[in-house]
Amino acid sequence: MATSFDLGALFQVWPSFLSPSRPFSRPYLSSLACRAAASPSGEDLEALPLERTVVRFGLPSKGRMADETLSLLKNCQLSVRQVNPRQYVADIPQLSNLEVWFQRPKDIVRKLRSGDLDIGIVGFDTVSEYGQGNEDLVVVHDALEYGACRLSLAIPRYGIFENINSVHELAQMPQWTAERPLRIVTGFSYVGPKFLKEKGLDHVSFSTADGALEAAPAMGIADAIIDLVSSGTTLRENDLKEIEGGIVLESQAVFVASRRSLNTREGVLEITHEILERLEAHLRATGQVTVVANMRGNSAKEVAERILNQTSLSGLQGPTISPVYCKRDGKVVVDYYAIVICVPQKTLYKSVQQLRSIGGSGVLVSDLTYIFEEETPRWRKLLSQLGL
Ligand SMILES: Nc1ncnc2c1ncn2[C@@H]1O[C@H](COP(=O)(O)OP(=O)(O)OP(=O)(O)O)[C@@H](O)[C@H]1O
Ligand SMILES: O=P(O)(O)OC[C@H]1O[C@H](OP(=O)(O)OP(=O)(O)O)[C@H](O)[C@@H]1O
Repeated sequence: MATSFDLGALFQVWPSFLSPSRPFSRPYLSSLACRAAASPSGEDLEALPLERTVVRFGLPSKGRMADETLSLLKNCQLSVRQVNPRQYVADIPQLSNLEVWFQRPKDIVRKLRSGDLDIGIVGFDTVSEYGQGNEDLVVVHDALEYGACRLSLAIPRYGIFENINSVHELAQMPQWTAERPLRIVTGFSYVGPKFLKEKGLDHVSFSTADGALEAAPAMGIADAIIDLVSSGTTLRENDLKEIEGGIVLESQAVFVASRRSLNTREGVLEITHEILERLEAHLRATGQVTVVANMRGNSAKEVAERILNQTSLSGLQGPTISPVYCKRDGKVVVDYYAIVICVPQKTLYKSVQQLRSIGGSGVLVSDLTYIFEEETPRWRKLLSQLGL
């Protein structure tokens, strides 16, 4: 069952015009792509399907990532409108000239590579595995804050592995020879072998399986596994352990794009910018609340000084302070100032206590939807990656 991998030939990405016919008659489908130059491996594609004018966004069709991806977009006011759950094409009314295509995560990466999608959301593990270091894939947002897991090497807790606690110790075991290599089962047949090669393990063989990998050592099929871990429960329940130096990669959901699409397809850069800005603004606002309070004071500056002396009240940049006008004895006077600050939800109560201790009253707290910055560092980075 064990095979050694020919990494380059593991995956084939077929151009769309060779795939079985699709229902192009639907009115919202873009015009049929016409490819100028394509190789079956998808590696040497230089031209994009030129006639397609609509931008295509790939989202996970099912599995762990699907629901959270939709709810993230919804929270960014980019709700996906899908006529029914079995339909694989949808749209986002907020973004014109965009089609959403629901695909399995690995197919999103393959289709970004082949030019059949322009942008997508998947796990970083999937980008690494199916992107295979392809320079056309650009990670636009690397931390969408869900789908967190790590790809790890795990070995049995028992038998010859009982006292093995690091990759270094594993590599030093005399058992592994050319005739009897360390047998690893993994669904990650690109990044898995690459990782162990970089770690200097010589006598290793790999086999693939799609699920329930944790059973393989106990069944005698493999010595170790490379698989995704999040809570660690599945490893523990199957008497396996992670070891020092054995994390292949850390993963979470990412927003990814095709460099060629960004560079050449009209509208992709603009839509990517808008999605990135909304994602960043929403994620920045997550866990922050706005606090509004009134505070007695002689001047805005004096109130500001009182606030800035409190560690939990400094806000994102500093407090916004405005005079509260009222009329006394026929004159307009200012006794109070209204202050507005953003504070982390986690420290909200501490912030409220500090506010009260310096004279704050009538404290109002509300959720934040977005925090937009002047220009996002990720956008600047993307432009520089594209040479723009
Ligand atoms: N504990 C976990 N195990 C597996 N994947 C996880 C875990 N935690 C987060 N993830 C993320 O979810 C993704 C798996 O999603 P999904 O179940 O849709 O994929 P899949 O099983 O690879 O899909 P397919 O059924 O098409 O092979 C992973 O690629 C990873 O990014
Ligand atoms: O660390 P944990 O929280 O226990 O999660 C890890 C498990 O989750 C995934 O399997 P999944 O449930 O997706 O089933 P599969 O193995 O059939 O893909 C992964 O392949 C591990 O088996």
